[in-house]
Amino acid sequence: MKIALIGYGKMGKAIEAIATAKGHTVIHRIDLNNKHLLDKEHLQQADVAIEFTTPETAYSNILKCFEANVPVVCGTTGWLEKLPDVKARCLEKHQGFLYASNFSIGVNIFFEINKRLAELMSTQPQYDVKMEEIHHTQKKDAPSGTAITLAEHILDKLDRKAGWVNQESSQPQELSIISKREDPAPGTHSITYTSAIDDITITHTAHSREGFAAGAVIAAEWLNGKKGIFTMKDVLSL
Ligand SMILES: NC(=O)C1=CN([C@@H]2O[C@H](COP(=O)(O)OP(=O)(O)OC[C@H]3O[C@@H](n4cnc5c(N)ncnc54)[C@H](OP(=O)(O)O)[C@@H]3O)[C@@H](O)[C@H]2O)C=CC1
Ligand SMILES: O=C(O)C1=N[C@H](C(=O)O)C[C@H](O)C1
Repeated sequence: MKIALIGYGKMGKAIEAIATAKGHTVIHRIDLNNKHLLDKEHLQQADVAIEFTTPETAYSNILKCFEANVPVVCGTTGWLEKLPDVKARCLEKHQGFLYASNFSIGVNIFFEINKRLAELMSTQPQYDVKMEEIHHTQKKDAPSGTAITLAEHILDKLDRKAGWVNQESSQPQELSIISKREDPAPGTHSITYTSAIDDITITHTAHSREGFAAGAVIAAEWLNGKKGIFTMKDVLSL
């Protein structure tokens, strides 16, 4: 498979190592120094594009892939207000698009555990819930995309929470997400339910970026040749 890497930073490089070891060919490594490669002529040489850049640039990069008729796997976080527009354009232009706030298999299993725990807690109002996420100091967005996904899943199930806030909160209807930035932290997410009697905490800790990168390559292999809008749930049949 011929891959265009849009974003050649920490994730782009981790993805290249795994894709190459699996026998794929990275034909473009695009960063701020060679943005001219984001044109139709160059992008259409790839079977699939993998986009890990910045919250400010992901949207326009994805649209460029649609113009070039190249399916795109996107892992960039912090731009989700534009997701409905991207989905509409994907369908309108009959393109392939796969987004995940987290590509690691472990986190995608953790998503399912979080949903089930929230479902069980929906009938146990004596428990309050809060979330903590810890990432490296270079991370641009807060809360993490993964934390937002986890929060959305909790809000879906727990009527007593009306929305999330990215700070400590004493309002019972607010789901508090605490973001911590310290190095090297590749990504830790914890959800804690607390009652007067006991606590239940579930935690996912990434030991490196390998899981995110390996998942992104699996997603690209799966998306190659497909049209439509997908997530890691489709890839992993969860
Ligand atoms: N979904 C998931 O599983 C994961 C998602 N992420 C997300 O992925 C994103 C990238 O993370 P990470 O690799 O750590 O970040 P880095 O800062 O290490 O890399 C970002 C890269 O994007 C490049 N870039 C910036 N603007 C453009 C542009 N307009 N066109 C092309 N390339 C551009 C930068 O270029 P230059 O070097 O020249 O500045 C750099 O190479 C973040 O949003 C992060 O939250 C991270 C890990 C896992
Ligand atoms: O920026 C990162 O590093 C990460 N970003 C993703 C997120 O925002 O959830 C995924 C992972 O936690 C690492």
